Amino acid sequence: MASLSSSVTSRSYRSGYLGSFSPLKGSNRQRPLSFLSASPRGLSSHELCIRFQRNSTRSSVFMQDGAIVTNSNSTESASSLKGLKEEVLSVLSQEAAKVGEGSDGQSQSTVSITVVGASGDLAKKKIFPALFALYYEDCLPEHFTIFGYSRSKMTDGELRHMVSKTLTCRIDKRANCGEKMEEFLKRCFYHSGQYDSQEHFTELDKKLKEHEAGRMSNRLFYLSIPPNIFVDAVKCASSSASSVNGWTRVIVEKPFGRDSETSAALTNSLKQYLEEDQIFRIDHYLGKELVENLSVLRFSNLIFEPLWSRQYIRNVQFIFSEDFGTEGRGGYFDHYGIIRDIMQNHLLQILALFAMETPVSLDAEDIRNEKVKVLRSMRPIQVEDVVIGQYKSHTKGGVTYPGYTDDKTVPKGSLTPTFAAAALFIDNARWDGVPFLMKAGKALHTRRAEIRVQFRHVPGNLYNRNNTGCDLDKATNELVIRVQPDEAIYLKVNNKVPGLGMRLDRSNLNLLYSARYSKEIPDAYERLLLDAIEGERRLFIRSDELDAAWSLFTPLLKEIEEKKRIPEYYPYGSRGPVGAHYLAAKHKVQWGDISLDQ
Ligand SMILES: NC(=O)C1=CN([C@@H]2O[C@H](COP(=O)(O)OP(=O)(O)OC[C@H]3O[C@@H](n4cnc5c(N)ncnc54)[C@H](OP(=O)(O)O)[C@@H]3O)[C@@H](O)[C@H]2O)C=CC1
Ligand SMILES: O=C1O[C@H](COP(=O)(O)O)[C@@H](O)[C@H](O)[C@H]1O
Repeated sequence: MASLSSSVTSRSYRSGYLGSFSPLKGSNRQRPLSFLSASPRGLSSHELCIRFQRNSTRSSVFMQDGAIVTNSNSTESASSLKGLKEEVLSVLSQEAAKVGEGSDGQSQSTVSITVVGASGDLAKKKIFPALFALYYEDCLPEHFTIFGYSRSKMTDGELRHMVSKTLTCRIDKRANCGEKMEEFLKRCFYHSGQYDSQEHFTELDKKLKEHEAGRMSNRLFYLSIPPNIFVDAVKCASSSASSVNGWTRVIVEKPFGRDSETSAALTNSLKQYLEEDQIFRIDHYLGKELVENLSVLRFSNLIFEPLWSRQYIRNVQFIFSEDFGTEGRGGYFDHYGIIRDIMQNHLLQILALFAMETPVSLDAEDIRNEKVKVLRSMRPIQVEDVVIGQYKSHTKGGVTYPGYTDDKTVPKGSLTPTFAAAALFIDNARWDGVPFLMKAGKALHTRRAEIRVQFRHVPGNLYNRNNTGCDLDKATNELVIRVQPDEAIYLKVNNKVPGLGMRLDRSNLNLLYSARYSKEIPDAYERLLLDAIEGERRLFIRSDELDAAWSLFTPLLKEIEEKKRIPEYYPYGSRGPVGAHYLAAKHKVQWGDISLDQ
């Protein structure tokens, strides 16, 4: 086995050792393995970690002296492991033949990542730091180059300086951080150009080719620019700077239009230059760790899936709140409002994942098919089932916080909602009659994103008949998936207070991530960038999902905007408009985030 290990080492499949070990499950056996990466990094020379994918499940195996080592709770039988080993070896040798090897023993493919709009807020705040984190974790391919592209005039050195200010290292691996940053920054370059200039993209292409040095080139363009220039940039990138011998992919940031019509127009324009499978529409909430965990929780625990229906679930709540306003982004925000900014994408995507039927497999298309079915089964949203609000100035502790329209970039008298609450329904057999409540707001009292599942009360509950200190019709079980901050999954249960008497209490069975795992949780952008590089589409939005999402919200938005509905004003830093409580009460629901034992 030493020979296999060293031959793979010499091919420098350096990326991809994520340290995870998840043995293949028998149910996934029907489709062939596809190779992702292999790495001896951090392991001794007779050990190797290989990442691969079957359907859309990515797994890793450790091979030690030629044998596959599984963890203690593996369900793989000895004979299936032997089959797996043969399959892994065969995939590795095919991969080696495909990639080829230069005379210097280096692999022949390269990935060039161009951040279009590199001078902007998102690029600085999220994209470059995420790329560095991937580099730091050895997840980027051996040959990669990063280019910043925007109109601002900058030298490579100035871009590196700008990027360096936002880079941080993972808490658990600060050791060689400075060195890694230096190495990373050396791989970053800049090209200044207009977004609609074929000539400037041709210049970029020339520079990319110099860096690619004749290797097979794969190119990823991240459009971190305002939406009105998406199409110009895609047109120029695809006609003047796409790869001639590898893949070309484009990550598109939201907003994907303002309504059904503009979204369809954007999709049609993009498809003049790109195939659907080249377009990666990002919704960064799908890359959040706890959103990823939603399906794992449901489909890998027997105790949840049987309860996941109208029979046991009373209501589901999707709550997003931020404790700051739109300061600095007022110009963008006023054109969209909270319903388009958060509900139509982030919260609706989570809802679709939550409510979908069991997909045939973890394959991207199987999952996205199920999500689309949920979206298409949704009842049109009634305007009476929606509350909108806007924050106003508020003074607290001697500090005055500005109202939404105090921002100079917001038109005076704007009616754009900065808060919305809505009751939605899925008209299918599983969810008939179950209210799915959404609430999203800016400038509220806290920053939080969570999913709350409130279960029905226990029929004929014995403990209701006695004076046990608890109203068990109210104290029902609740499952909370706290997406951020302080990621956690907890289940509220009723239990007996210890002692000789019989009093009941509510407690949390709590999986608090920071207590359970010492490893820092990766940022959503890291996962999504890595997926785009690896061609994994599961966490990106397909065009029919987007159409279905807009079909749901467009009539509502038109009605609110055409009728110039006045938002309910709420003080900066408060819990939002009281109307949200009436809306919940109308559907016999109490928001979980306002109860005393949250
Ligand atoms: N910032 C965030 O937190 C989030 C942003 N997004 C989306 O990501 C994308 C990028 O966001 P963000 O970085 O905040 O955007 P910015 O407004 O910072 O714009 C990015 C860059 O685009 C160029 N640019 C800005 N306005 C124009 C214009 N009118 N015409 C031509 N070029 C322009 C500027 O570069 P230069 O002048 O150098 O060319 C700017 O640095 C947007 O689509 C946004 O909606 C999505 C989620 C969150
Ligand atoms: O897409 C957006 O998301 C951010 C919130 O993202 P988070 O990861 O920090 O929770 C929001 O502030 C912004 O308005 C919106 O466009």
